[in-house]
Amino acid sequence: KNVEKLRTAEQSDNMTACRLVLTEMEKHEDGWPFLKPVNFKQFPTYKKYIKNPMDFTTMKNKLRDSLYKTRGEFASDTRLVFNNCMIFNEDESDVGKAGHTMRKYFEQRWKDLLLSS
Ligand SMILES: Cn1cc(C(=O)NCCN2CCCC2)ccc1=O
Repeated sequence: KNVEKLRTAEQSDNMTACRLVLTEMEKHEDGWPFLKPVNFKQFPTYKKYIKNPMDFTTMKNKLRDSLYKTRGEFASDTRLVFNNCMIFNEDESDVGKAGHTMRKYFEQRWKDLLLSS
């Protein structure tokens, strides 16, 4: 019983850290391309190239609905955001550059928060 409780406390700490890093990314000056799902009307070829779209709002809703069972699942969705970005955007485009900056920022904060997936 007690072990069960401990895991819950650790689990809650992990999710708090995930919420913290997500909030920081949403506030980051270069987070703008990732705040909402890519608009398929604005980018009609997006869903042809990107099989698993992901964005910060979707991640926030998944955190709210307890859909991340481990911190690794949260990290995987974050990396999906930036991997999708690298597939669809040139490195030197504004969105491409923002993706590289945000990926670097995330990986450093993930380490800072002593989180490793
Ligand atoms: C992740 N990603 C994002 C975009 C993009 O342009 N997002 C911003 C869209 N506008 C920002 C304010 C209103 C709408 C394009 C390609 C891509 O892969």
